[in-house]
Amino acid sequence: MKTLSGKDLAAAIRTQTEAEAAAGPQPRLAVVVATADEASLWYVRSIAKAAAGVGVACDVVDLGPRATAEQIGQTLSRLSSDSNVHGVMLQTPLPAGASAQELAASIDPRKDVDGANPLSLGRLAAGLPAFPPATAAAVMALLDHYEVDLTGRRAVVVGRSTVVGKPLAHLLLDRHATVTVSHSRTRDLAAVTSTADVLVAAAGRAALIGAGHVAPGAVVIDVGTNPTDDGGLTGDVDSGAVAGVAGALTPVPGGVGPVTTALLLRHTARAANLP
Ligand SMILES: NC(=O)C1=CN([C@@H]2O[C@H](COP(=O)(O)OP(=O)(O)OC[C@H]3O[C@@H](n4cnc5c(N)ncnc54)[C@H](OP(=O)(O)O)[C@@H]3O)[C@@H](O)[C@H]2O)C=CC1
Ligand SMILES: Nc1nc(=O)c2c([nH]1)NC[C@@H]1CN(c3ccc(C(=O)N[C@@H](CCC(=O)O)C(=O)O)cc3)C=[N+]21
Repeated sequence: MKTLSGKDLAAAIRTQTEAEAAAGPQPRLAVVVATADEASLWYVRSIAKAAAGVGVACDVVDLGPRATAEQIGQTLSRLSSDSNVHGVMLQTPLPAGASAQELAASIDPRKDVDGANPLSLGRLAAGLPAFPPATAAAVMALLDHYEVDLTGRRAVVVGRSTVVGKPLAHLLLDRHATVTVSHSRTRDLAAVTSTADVLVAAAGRAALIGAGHVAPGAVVIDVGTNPTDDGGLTGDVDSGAVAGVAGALTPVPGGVGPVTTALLLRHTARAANLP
């Protein structure tokens, strides 16, 4: 089985982004945070660090876990009308009572570098230019980097969230895959996932995908990032079991994650260079 690392691809994207960022006014990304969730805060720190490395300015606007939907909405509107800010991202999870879907409508679509505004998802579905969520874009970038053929192939996505499953289904359809989206109510998940030439696991459940879920030779992309008891990170795929069946698998860590962060910054540099 081939291991599809995302590290070299992420480094190549960062190098390109550094050049794009240097070509015009310095791109500036604002990340709005209203959570105490450790995994989420880790991601924010890694964005800030990667941004510094490629010449993208990054402002973390931390409203704290007690922020109200109104405060978050006002912050997103203010950043959207600030001409010094080119990219705006709202980190999830959010405090109870605040809906990421509703609040993201306050992000200017031209600055919506994590494809969260419903308009961005709609444009993506309609085949119009828009920033896809960085994670969905990272899955496609990995498939392209490793020259995985999609035309006419069966792709199965496990998970239907707005951040991963739904936008990814559209991106795969655009590339002429035959796409099935499965979720927690899917009956006999293993029977569905076993039809996949390309299987994408984005459920957020450790070891959900075992050997019985994978067709021999399938390409498996593991989006899951589940914290382990020892402070590490594990995917949605039981990699030990699947290694004997799959043709290729992305590791966690070191797979989709680093590419996601790199693409978020690329989107920011492109947003800064929009006419
Ligand atoms: N590496 C990266 O860059 C990123 C990683 N992630 C990770 O990806 C995972 C998914 O994230 P996200 O989409 O935001 O999560 P959500 O919790 O929003 O969505 C999870 C989806 O998986 C489905 N699901 C849950 N349990 C099962 C099951 N037992 N069988 C089949 N489907 C199931 C849910 O179904 P239903 O709709 O029926 O509830 C839902 O559609 C998480 O581990 C997250 O941390 C997320 C973003 C970026
Ligand atoms: N609006 C929104 N968009 C997101 O994309 C989003 C979000 N909210 N909330 C939280 C999740 C989580 N997420 C990760 C991204 C990269 C890594 C990553 O790079 N992880 C490293 C390893 C980290 C380690 O070892 O601890 C890796 O996979 O190699 C992890 C997790 C994005 N998310």
